[in-house]
Amino acid sequence: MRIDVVSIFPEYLAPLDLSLIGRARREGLLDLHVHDLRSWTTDRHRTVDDTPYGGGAGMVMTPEPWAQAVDHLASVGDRSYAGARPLLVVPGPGGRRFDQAMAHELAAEPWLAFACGRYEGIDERVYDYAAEALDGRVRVVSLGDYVLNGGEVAVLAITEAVARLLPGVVGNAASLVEESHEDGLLEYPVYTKPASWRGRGVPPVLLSGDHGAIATWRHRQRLERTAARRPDLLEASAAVNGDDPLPIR
Ligand SMILES: N#Cc1c(-c2ccc3ccn(Cc4ccc(CN5CCCC5)cc4)c3c2)n[nH]c1N
Repeated sequence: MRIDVVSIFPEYLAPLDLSLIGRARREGLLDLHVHDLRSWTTDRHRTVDDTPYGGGAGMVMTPEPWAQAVDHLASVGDRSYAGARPLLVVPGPGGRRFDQAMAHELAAEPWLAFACGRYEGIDERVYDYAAEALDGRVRVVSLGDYVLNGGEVAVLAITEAVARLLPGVVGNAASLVEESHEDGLLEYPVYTKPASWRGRGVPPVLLSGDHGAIATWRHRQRLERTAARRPDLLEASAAVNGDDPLPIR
């Protein structure tokens, strides 16, 4: 997978050099290109914002630098990636909520590009321009119902959630299966050595070596945790599967 990120704070994406994502890049599983939006400015001050039409607080990102960034992405023509044009993902508070299902959708894309807005957002005409330049493949995505100062944090989160789904990035692919949100349930509790720690023990079933009993216990823990912390997930699952939302009465 290729990922391009355009930002006025390219150093914000430095964490993508670390840990699993950094290793995936070094192993050629992920081809990351980070661009400074200001490289597409032409004035002495490398200006990327201006006052909003209609008034209001703050500044809005001007369209021209973004249009030149989109033109670059559309012209790269990296034949290594099917279609040679990316899906453009623009983080924004008004976007479609990012979730594990969308992580899987994005992980199936050969090439993603992220546009990190700042200030009060990007001139709306850029979205239309990008849709024309990229065959309509533009998606506005929100991390959640709270307000950040820009798109970079969202790109870090989305990139991590997507990249870990790529074959070979996470060492043990089996660990991706019983995770929160993969099947509508939260994850089970985990324990490690020592077996007794500051007067606290480990559930005996986990020390029993009875893998069937352990699997049953873990599933029950997932149901109980989901019922306690995220009953909405159980109700949604019941609505889809028609089963009892609380089978652990
Ligand atoms: N993903 C994600 C996000 C973001 C996010 C993502 C990208 C940008 C670029 C700029 N901002 C700041 C901002 C702040 C307020 C507003 C609303 N204003 C009302 C009147 C005119 C705009 C618009 C943007 C961003 C915020 N916030 N929360 C998420 N889950």
